[in-house]
Amino acid sequence: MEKVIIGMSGGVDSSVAAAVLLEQGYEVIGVTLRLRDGVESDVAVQDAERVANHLKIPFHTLDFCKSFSRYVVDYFTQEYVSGRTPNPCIACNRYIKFDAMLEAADQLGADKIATGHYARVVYDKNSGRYLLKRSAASVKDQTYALYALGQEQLSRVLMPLGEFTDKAAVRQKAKELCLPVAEKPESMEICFVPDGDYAGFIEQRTGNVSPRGKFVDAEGNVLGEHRGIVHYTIGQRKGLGIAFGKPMFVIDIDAKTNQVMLGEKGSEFTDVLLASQPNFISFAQLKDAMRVEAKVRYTAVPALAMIEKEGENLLVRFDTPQRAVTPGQAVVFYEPGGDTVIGGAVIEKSWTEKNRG
Ligand SMILES: Nc1ncnc2c1ncn2[C@@H]1O[C@H](COP(=O)(O)OP(=O)(O)OP(=O)(O)O)[C@@H](O)[C@H]1O
Repeated sequence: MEKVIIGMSGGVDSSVAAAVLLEQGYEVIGVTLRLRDGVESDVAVQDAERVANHLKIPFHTLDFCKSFSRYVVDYFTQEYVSGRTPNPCIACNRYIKFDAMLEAADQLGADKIATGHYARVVYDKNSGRYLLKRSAASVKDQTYALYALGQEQLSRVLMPLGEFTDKAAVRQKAKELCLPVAEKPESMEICFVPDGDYAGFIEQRTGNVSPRGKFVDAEGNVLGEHRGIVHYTIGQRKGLGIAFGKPMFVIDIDAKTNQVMLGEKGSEFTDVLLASQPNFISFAQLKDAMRVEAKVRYTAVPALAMIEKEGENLLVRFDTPQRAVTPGQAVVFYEPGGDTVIGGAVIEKSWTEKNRG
């Protein structure tokens, strides 16, 4: 019997994933990574253990608080302080979750690890590569947050929920199996900022209040005073704290000058971006320019674009302008009209290319 370590968060998805693996005949071991101190974390561990007991599988907890604090929470904080908008789930997947789970698998003598992510991993004989594909449940698809995984990680991971066509079916399965977390609500926010108050969290973490500064327009004219750059993100319209008499959007955040640039409707769209730290999944290196569908945020509709190398970085040229392209977020590439993730990178800056046509 093949041994699998399932990462259990105490939520519905990973609990059902564990049950599906048992049904598929695997020997399943539950592992919860303790990522933070505090009551919420304790409850998550307890919930995961209750599910493991219900499924009669062995259960272990591993302490990764230090790594999580350093590679996810510090990164998140530093990015905001630098005027960028980070994606901590991608950092967690890249630096913590999968590597920690693989380490646990090695210690417990298991070949494979599994998660409750909505995505599919498929081995492609022709290319000899492990491909990441969109989940059958398109609204729940989590491939955006998984683009940074490497071949070693993908070769050892199972994602049993990838074939479920919607969340309702997963919940239904949880009820049928009488899983103790079947009615648990979805977790929507970033797990370590439960009330969604990013600015408050960052100020508490750094011990510094983000200093007030100037709202400016593209010409540098002062439009008013902002509350500190950590309160803003690119594309933001609401909560600017000043009435301008017309919709105004955040179009740039400059940590060096402590200025937040605002622009009128339309100026939040750009059509070219530069991205760093590319990771490709369906091939090792990008050689020639390539046609892709690209997503600039988790909830964006994929849009047609060309990608090409620019030194160590990538240039992404969209056919149509994209709203609120945000430094620090990921741009993820998909095969046009298909399900396969080509790869992704971190957005550094974006602009509108003049005279295109
Ligand atoms: N603390 C943890 N320890 C081990 N594995 C985890 C932990 N947190 C998340 N995972 C794994 O990563 C997957 C995706 O995590 P995510 O935070 O997106 O959970 P989710 O979609 O809310 O799923 P769930 O309903 O299982 O909480 C989970 O399904 C689980 O397999």
